[in-house]
Amino acid sequence: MPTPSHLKNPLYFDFRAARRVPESHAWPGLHEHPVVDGGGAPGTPDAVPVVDLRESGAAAAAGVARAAELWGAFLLTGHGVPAELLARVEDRIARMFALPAADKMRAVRGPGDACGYGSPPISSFFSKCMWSEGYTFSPASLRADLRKLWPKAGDDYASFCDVMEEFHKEMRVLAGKLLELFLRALGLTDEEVAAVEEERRIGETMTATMHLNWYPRCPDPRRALGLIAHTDSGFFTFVLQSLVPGLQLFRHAPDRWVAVPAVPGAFVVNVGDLFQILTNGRFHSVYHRAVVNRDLDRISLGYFLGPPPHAKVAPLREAVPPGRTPAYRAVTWPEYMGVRKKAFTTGASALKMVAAAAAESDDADVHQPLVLSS
Ligand SMILES: C=C1C[C@]23C[C@@]1(O)CC[C@H]2[C@@]12CCC[C@@](C)(C(=O)O1)[C@H]2[C@@H]3C(=O)O
Ligand SMILES: O=C(O)CCC(=O)C(=O)O
Ligand SMILES: [Fe+2]
Repeated sequence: MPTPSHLKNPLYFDFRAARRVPESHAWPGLHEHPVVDGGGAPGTPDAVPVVDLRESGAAAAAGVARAAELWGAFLLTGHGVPAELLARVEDRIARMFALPAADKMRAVRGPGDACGYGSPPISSFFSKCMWSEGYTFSPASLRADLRKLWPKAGDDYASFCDVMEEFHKEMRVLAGKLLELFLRALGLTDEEVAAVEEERRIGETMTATMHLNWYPRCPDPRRALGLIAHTDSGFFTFVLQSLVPGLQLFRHAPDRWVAVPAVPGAFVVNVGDLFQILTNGRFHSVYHRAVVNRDLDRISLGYFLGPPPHAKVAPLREAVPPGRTPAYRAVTWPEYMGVRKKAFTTGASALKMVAAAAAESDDADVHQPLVLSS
């Protein structure tokens, strides 16, 4: 019998059939640091901070400031995105990942493509494979992309697109609100927040990318890794994790992984590298990873916000202390990804690579947080 074409694809690995974790998927050094529970009582040292958007603006801004300075992440509750929409989103994602391998392989991300099926871009820097599959798409223009997964369109295609568009509409509004709250958390008044937006149009021009993750249950979860430790590169990310926990945040002194509790209906918000740059290092990006589970599949969704590709991101004038020079030079998102690629191959820190050069950049470049030139 001829081998089905998708089985010849080197990207294809049949997680369901695996009875053990092969060497190709076994990661060394996974247990170098202890894992602690992040679901303790609020205020205890390892409890992941929670920001409730139903709180007063000032209280929420203070919570965001604390969390973004100390953790680079927090759980977001009271955000107003309906729980029933989140349930439909998760249901549609699960159905998508349950498509036959041949269908998923048809939508594989090509080299250099931003969107498509398969391991996320970061996987190309590692020789080991992750215990997951992913799908990346732009929610603002998903219908054409999604035809690769559902060439004949049909009900599942239509429902997936409808639900993701509805979700994107809600999330884009929430992202705008959260950006304002982050700026308030930096100490800007409402008027200053409005003036920054008037001048720089950060909220208006922010773009969204969605990346869906499927972490199949794994016969030997201590040897495998769902998603390699990384920082998100953009401004900030909303992560929706199913009720199966797996996301861990790295914290120093003492070095440890903090397991994020699965709070129904909550998003995890991660600060990304470009937001660390925008806030002149006041808010820092968070190093995080996803682990897998022996008995249960896990699904997560990342809704990534960042600048449009041609916009230069440099520290906000308001975030640089008087008399000091900005800590980072201006970069576009694609330029930063190039720096990060170099950093991965040399073992350096991408943020450090754009930091030291700040003093050498010309002033106009450094002080314009977003220069939109088309
Ligand atoms: C907008 C994006 C952020 C991301 C690269 C991408 O173009 C789409 C996928 C995102 C993701 C998800 C998994 C981890 C990550 C590091 C990766 O390889 O792909 C992030 C990227 C990122 O934040 O840089
Ligand atoms: O699966 C998760 O919880 C984390 C996902 C993530 O970090 C990402 O997609 O960038
Ligand atoms: Fe991430």
